Amino acid sequence: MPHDRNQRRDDVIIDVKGLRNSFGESSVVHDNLDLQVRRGEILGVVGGSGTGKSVLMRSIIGLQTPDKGEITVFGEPTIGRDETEATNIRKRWGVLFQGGALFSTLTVAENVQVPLREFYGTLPRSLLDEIASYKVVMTGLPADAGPKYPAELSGGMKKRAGLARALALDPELLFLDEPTAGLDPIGASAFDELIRSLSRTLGLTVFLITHDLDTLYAICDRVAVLAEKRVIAVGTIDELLATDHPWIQEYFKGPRGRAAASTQEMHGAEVEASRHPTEVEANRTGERSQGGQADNNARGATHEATGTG
Ligand SMILES: Nc1ncnc2c1ncn2[C@@H]1O[C@H](COP(=O)(O)OP(=O)(O)OP(=O)(O)O)[C@@H](O)[C@H]1O
Repeated sequence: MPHDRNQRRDDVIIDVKGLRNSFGESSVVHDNLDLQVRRGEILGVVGGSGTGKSVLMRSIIGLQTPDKGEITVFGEPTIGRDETEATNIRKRWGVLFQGGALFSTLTVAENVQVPLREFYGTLPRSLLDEIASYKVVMTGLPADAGPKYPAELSGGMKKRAGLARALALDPELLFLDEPTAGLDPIGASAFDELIRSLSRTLGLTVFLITHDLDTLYAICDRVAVLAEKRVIAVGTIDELLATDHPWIQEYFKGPRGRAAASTQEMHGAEVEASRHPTEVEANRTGERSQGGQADNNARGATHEATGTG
């Protein structure tokens, strides 16, 4: 069921204050890290390899106990809660881990049913099957994907199956760790669109870790940048570009960043043109189909350059 879209968009859904995480004395990953995620936004989280994006996500969802700091989700503290309280909070979010993390011995439908069984115990078989079928179709998988095993699916289908499982409990909040890694450019674009459309229709808040600049440009409302053990900046891409931090400048203004920006510009022009059909008719000279090709090429170039697939 869609969540209440009338609630204030500036409500803070995730609030991280003064977070410190370390693995041994010499390996401090986060120090005094602050971050707020607002209701209904898609927040992209970027940073160099090893800057602690996944550890941050694990801290928020309670899989990593920080040395210091406070984390609240939906206004509830998540650290140090008893099992029942923690479970009640966990029910309200879904997680797509890096690589999908499907159980290889379970079918897609059974994978989707895992959180339902975990959080609601025994449910009638017919209800479990009905919910699984609904989630499978919702994520754009063919209806006959339910009885298939992960090994029988393409990379893109595995991601969708992982997303179907993350959506099993009708979450308000979705955590996605590098969802487009390993997908070809067209598959990655389609997955971006799926996330955006689910987020809009279901009123989801999305915490999205990515190395994919196209994803940032295409679907993120704001982007948080991890560096120097903390979030050094958070804002729209334009706001980030206005900062003078060297890593941010290099990231967004380097060749990959420029390719992603021009892809997005092309998309913007196409969307604009589609709003003015008469002009489109007048200009129908094949430019758009060339634009579409360039679009895919840009994403391909970006992926090639980043090595993120
Ligand atoms: N369980 C662990 N034990 C020891 N060190 C860990 C553990 N988990 C993470 N680390 C270390 O914490 C640092 C941050 O890891 P993390 O996976 O969060 O980085 P990341 O920003 O997500 O990187 P990438 O973009 O490469 O996925 C790394 O140096 C990693 O080796």
